[in-house]
Amino acid sequence: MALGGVPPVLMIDRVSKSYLMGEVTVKALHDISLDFGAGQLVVLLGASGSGKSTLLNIVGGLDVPDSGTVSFKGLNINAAGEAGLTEYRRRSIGFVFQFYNLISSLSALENVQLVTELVENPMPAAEALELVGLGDRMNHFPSQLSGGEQQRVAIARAVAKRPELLLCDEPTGALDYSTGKLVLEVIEKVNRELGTTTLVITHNVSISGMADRVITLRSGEVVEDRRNAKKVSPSELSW
Ligand SMILES: Nc1ncnc2c1ncn2[C@@H]1O[C@H](COP(=O)(O)OP(=O)(O)OP(=O)(O)O)[C@@H](O)[C@H]1O
Repeated sequence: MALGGVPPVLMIDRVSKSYLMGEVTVKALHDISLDFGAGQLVVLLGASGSGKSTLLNIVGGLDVPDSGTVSFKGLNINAAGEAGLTEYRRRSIGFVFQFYNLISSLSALENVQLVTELVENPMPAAEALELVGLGDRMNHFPSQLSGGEQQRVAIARAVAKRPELLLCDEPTGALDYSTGKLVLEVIEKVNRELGTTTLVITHNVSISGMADRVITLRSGEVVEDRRNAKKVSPSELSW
């Protein structure tokens, strides 16, 4: 579905997830099945509480489904055990969150190096920072960088591992309009230049214009899954 002839790299098969809140059970995801093609840039849309973060966290191995499976390149990540899951998160996944989670006492370069020390064959930290347009800010500390620049450091940190999947949860949620667009341009560039399969969560419908494919969730279910006939550069998006 909606792969456009690209072989699937990530397969979500009948995934459900509920949370027990006191006596109330909240169904966060209900019977979700989706395949993702290698290199796709996918925007995951939905109102608050529709299940977007739950789905991204399960795909990224931060949470586990109650039922169903997530397979990455043929590996069932839920059957991989704790060590296997850690390895999957470490090697294959780059996360970008709404808040940047940088270490304030380390420079931009050192924040990225922390991660490159954990994996084999990383991209040099300086190269990752060049990629996100921060070649001239490497030695700045987070407090000396704008919100958008800090988010670009977070993206550099995520991509320096050369992850096969880049998972972005509301990456522009804390940023103003023009800074948010700059960050989206960086995400689009990473997808285009490195071919990293990318999932971007947003509740902003306008952002979906930059995607190959747009999936809409409502109350834990997929209500729309469509390909964009024409992708728009983030610089041309407006909201
Ligand atoms: N750890 C948790 N414990 C209890 N309930 C949770 C937990 N995580 C998510 N939920 C509930 O599951 C539902 C889906 O939440 P989720 O965070 O996936 O939605 P979302 O679409 O990402 O929302 P938002 O855009 O506000 O981040 C919500 O009703 C939420 O309250």
